[in-house]
Amino acid sequence: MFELASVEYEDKRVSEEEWADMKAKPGFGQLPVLEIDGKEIPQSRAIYRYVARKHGFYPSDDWGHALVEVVLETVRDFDPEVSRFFSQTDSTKREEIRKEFIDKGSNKYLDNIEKLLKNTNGGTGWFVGEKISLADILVFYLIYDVIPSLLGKEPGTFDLSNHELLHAFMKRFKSEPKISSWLGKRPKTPF
Ligand SMILES: N[C@@H](CCC(=O)N[C@@H](CS)C(=O)NCC(=O)O)C(=O)O
Repeated sequence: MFELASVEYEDKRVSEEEWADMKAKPGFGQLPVLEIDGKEIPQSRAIYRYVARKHGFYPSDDWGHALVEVVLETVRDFDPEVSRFFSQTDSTKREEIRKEFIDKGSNKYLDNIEKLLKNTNGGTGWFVGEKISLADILVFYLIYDVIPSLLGKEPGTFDLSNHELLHAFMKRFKSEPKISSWLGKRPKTPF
């Protein structure tokens, strides 16, 4: 959102050592944290909603706002899958979950997301209204980064051939100049 809105920011990733230090100090003991004017807030969802409100990634009307929330909550339906996978330490069981996810899990969730996309302009534009909102950003992040990481693949490699509208959406979003430039320059870290 900072990139899209041309807001100056520092994207601070931490090394293992810095992380240990941060956790030893008083504070939240979790990342991400957003620092603005010397004040800090934790919790990714609180952070992205705050930034979205501040920089115009929610529609100004209540109905549009609600529609964005619908998309965010539909994206969130993936969370149990993601937690189930990442909390599994046994590699054989992890592999089973991965396989199950590829075979059945992902389609149910992606079907629902695609239905929401179709509701606006037949799915040929953005999820809500006529401009990019937090809904588009979160769906892109889910499909571009989260799902491939679950499957042990590189970002942007998830096969969407069964979801034509979503496939076209991903291309459209990725070819936004500020997004493609960000993808080219962002630091390569696991999180
Ligand atoms: N609900 C929090 C979860 C944050 C979270 O669990 N972050 C991980 C890193 S991705 C963390 O800091 N874990 C604490 C730890 O490793 O001790 C959020 O969405 O921000």
